[in-house]
Amino acid sequence: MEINVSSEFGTLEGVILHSPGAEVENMTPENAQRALYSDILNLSIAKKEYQQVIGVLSKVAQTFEVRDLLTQTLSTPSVKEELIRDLCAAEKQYQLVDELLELSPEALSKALIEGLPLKRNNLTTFLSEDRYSLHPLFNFYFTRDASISINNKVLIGKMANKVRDREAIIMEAIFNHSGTFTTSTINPYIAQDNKHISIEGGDVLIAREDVLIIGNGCRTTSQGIDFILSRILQRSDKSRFHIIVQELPHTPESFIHLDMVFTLLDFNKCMVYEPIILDNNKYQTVHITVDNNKVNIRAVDNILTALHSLGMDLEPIICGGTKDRWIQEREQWHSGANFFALGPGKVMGYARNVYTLEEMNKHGFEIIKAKDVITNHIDLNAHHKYVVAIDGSELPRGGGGARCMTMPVRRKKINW
Ligand SMILES: NC(=O)NCCC[C@H](N)C(=O)O
Repeated sequence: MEINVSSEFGTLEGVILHSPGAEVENMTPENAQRALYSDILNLSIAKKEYQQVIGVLSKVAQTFEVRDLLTQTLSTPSVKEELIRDLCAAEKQYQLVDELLELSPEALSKALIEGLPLKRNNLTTFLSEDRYSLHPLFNFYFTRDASISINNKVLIGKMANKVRDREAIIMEAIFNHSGTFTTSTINPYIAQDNKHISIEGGDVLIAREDVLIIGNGCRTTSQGIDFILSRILQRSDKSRFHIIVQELPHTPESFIHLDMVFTLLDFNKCMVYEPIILDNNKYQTVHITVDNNKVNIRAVDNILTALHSLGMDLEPIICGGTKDRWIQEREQWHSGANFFALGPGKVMGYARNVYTLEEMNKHGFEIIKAKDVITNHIDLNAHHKYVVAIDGSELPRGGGGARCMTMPVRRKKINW
């Protein structure tokens, strides 16, 4: 499949997913925070809920599972060896190389995702409180963050927390070596001074072929955005390009990424968490224009005014509804603003955020239950503007919603 994502809501053709496995339960209340969770999860419920995501998406697009892609990638011995060496170097676990080399592609893929139990074969490991020499990838079901499709390229995430670094290394290997995708990858590690660079996919929205909207907060640094800017300046094509930057609060953790407070739903509709995106506050919005290799940077009122100046007029739909600030806060906390588009005006989100869904309904979105789609009671092709509502009691405890759990690799081009 040729990678091509030039908007947030062009009709979806391909998407990378990861069904949560044992990794999400391999933590305790004490170390959940280190895993970047605000709570511990129940796997059997999380799995059922995620089945709804897969069930709906596989009706409309080609779905790829990270586990399968990784196993496929590892089936080439030279790639397997290189990946093992890279991962062991990144995690300073050089002593594991031989043990990992002996595993089959399937077993290695499982160990890299679910974790490799620590062998207590010397005093240090015997006394260690850790259970794993390679920790489980607790957050991999948020496939959005570790790699980012931008037009026909894939930008590899540079994760803000070490606990997610392996995800980015795996995704780079998948794009370069699984044989499934045609693309070229860009890894921010190539930047000379990359110490302060971090970029995560939840912060990067592709509004149009020539417009990115990027969150600048605890996961994506200004240096990360400057790296993207430097790459845009290196293009041989000198056409105009825009980056709209939205500063984000660093706490609480529900504001980790831009897609937790702002998502695009349709040509003329977006979902906003009002206090951050529309209200007067200290979080700046900055419009960067690159024109014929010249950079112009200016502060603007908000994302919507910046998009308006580029010919994109968007009506905001308010997360949590317009009436009660507490309800807005509660629904934003549970990823109420985090929608994933299957096509223009066709989105997916959590059923639990009832006030947000009611607000969308007032704006013409039909509310469709994921179960009805999966059991063929509802044919999505017969509907034009809708939210598919998925169950989410466990999944949001990991810290994200439908957009966070999906990594689109191909969407149909929009005729603007
Ligand atoms: N795009 C997103 O907002 N992803 C959610 C990631 C949640 C995960 N627990 C994290 O803290 O990285």
